[in-house]
Amino acid sequence: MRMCSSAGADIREFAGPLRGPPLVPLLDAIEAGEKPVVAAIEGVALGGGFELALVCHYRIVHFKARLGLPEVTLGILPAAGGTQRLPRLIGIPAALELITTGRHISAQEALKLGIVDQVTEQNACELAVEFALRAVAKPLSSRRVSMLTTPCPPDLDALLEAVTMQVKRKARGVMAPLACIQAVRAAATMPYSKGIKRESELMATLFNSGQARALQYCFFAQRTAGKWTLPSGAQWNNSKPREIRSAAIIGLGTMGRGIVVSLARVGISVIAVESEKKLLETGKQMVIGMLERDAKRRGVSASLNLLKFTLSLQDLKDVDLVIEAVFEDMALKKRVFQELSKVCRPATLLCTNTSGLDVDALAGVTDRPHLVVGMHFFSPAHVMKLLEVVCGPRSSSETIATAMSLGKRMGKVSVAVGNCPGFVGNRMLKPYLDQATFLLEEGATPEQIDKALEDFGFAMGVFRMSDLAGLDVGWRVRKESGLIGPDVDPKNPPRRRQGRRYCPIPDMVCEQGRFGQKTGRGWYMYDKPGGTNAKPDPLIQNLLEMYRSRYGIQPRNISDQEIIERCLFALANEGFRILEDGIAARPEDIDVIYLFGYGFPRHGGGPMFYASMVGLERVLERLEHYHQAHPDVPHLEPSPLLKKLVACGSPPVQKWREHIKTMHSHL
Ligand SMILES: CC/C=C\CC(=O)SCCNC(=O)CCNC(=O)[C@H](O)C(C)(C)COP(=O)(O)OP(=O)(O)OC[C@H]1O[C@@H](n2cnc3c(N)ncnc32)[C@H](O)[C@@H]1OP(=O)(O)O
Repeated sequence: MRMCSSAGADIREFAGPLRGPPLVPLLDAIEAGEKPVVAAIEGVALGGGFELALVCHYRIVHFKARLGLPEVTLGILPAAGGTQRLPRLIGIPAALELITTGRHISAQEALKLGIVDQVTEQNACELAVEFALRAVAKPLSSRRVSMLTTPCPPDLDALLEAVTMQVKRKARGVMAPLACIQAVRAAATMPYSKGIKRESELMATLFNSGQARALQYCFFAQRTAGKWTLPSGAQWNNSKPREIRSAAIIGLGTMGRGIVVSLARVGISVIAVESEKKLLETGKQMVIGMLERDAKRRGVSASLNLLKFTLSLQDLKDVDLVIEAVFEDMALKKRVFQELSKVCRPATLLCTNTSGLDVDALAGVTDRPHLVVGMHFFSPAHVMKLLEVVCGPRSSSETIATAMSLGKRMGKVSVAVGNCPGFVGNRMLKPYLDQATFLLEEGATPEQIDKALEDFGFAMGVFRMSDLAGLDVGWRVRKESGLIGPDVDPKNPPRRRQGRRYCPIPDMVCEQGRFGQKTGRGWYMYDKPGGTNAKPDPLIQNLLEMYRSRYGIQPRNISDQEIIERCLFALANEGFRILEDGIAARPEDIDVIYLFGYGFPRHGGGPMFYASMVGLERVLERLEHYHQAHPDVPHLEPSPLLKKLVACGSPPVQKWREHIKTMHSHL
């Protein structure tokens, strides 16, 4: 049997009833046949493709092939016998690991695990034919995997319990890995005929679940995000990116260091610039350490020869692209861009890593506004997968194509977004953070809010995330935007700014020098500065009590449901406004940003998909309810697009674009 490449079932078909003959009897019949069947695998054998290979009597694999059972990542399980045959072939621990993670493995690893019989650098099909001819005379009974006894460790229950705990810790609230464990248990404790029935029952609990819908949506959303398009007609498949061989990074703070590592490890020469000798030396040592650790982990040699460190911008005159990663200060950034205009050759692309400042204002101080684009990395930049590519009104299609393609080369999930304060991710964060602090005023605690969000599936609750990111950054932004400090009108009521509700608690926390993990104190307390073990702090509890009594606020019991609704519906509501404003082209782009940059749980699909799953009508009704209760919070006022979609019968996410297309695009 020649399997050039099989990515398994067509995932799009899972949205409707499955068609075609049932797979399991077909696969059982192949395995039971009297003629030897040899699978020749090239490319990939994933999901159903791998399950087909497992019923063959022998498996020959090209050395570049990859195999795996990724169903769990789609919210389902391998239900064509995969959970019953793989444990029989390679034992419970290895099968559990592969099935519960959905990890793809190389041909070499498959050989080591005993999944395949031979790995070849030649034509796998020709070798398989030779193999079949030699196998004709041999008995097949030991080659029928479903007939094998599952090699079972003596402490099976303890092992399954440990894996269950691990899965629950890693993927809180996710159903599919737990169902996979139960199916593998059946392979260990039941004959194949019963195990396959158990596999099918477990699949039935997952197949139509909201989690499966969300995870399958994420698979396609991630691929859709790369397909950017501009109102001019320029798009991902008709705009040629430039080849980038050399780059420069300005600023060796946390972001700059991560960007240097991301570039060097994909073979791009990097010149790193700092303004002072001491900062340069510290940055250099840290980058070298990060690259060496990264290379060790990947089993390759560190590409230190690609690096150059300098104090002089003059050294950048020949690079293909520059990424500025200096302090988040517009005046400073403008000076850097003016200087770059002078020293870099006219064709050099100038990028900024700003997390929310006006990219077009920076373009305006250069001699080449069409070659300026935002490349907003997320911290730590060598780890986080998200890259927002911020298209200014004057960025050329070639510039955007180059930034998107460079992101892909660095292994990032790149999303093209328009230029507005905070772009997509940080603009949406504001109403989300605001709701969390308003809930504090009204009676909740940081740990209660975080627990509700973490139970929902967020990697980290909003307060733990803020402590990790550093509270001083937002404090500085609030000072600069006149929300605190001498510019505030003294006639302003204390909990109002710029005509709307304002919560000063985050400022009070910062005034105490509590900047989060780095200072050992923030919304939580930590063992030491830089510690990561967050513990509730009675001082924060006192601060909240004093604050409420000062302003005469009677604390009330706040339910987890209210926390989730107010935080997440406010988040999605801003997403609708971003779509109206043409800052993101599609809801999928927003969801991908939240999945890869902000720890939104994949099994929730992202804020926009989640809103559609809850039901747009319900989201609208809850936002109206909360806005009525808090009329001084404009973010809770339902957006016109949300209302329009509800009026149109709440179409699925994939169809929202049809209702936005007449609106103006900033991409
Ligand atoms: C009874 C049920 C029986 C079996 C269950 C299953 O088999 S479930 C399916 C299990 N298979 C997978 O999860 C594989 C998913 N695909 C991948 O991991 C990657 O696409 C792959 C195959 C490794 C290739 O990666 P590459 O980076 O080369 O390409 P890309 O991901 O961009 O994909 C190219 C286009 O193909 C579409 N696609 C890939 N796999 C599937 C699939 N199984 N079903 C439907 N579509 C698939 C992908 O969306 C891309 O399409 P595009 O229109 O270009 O966006």
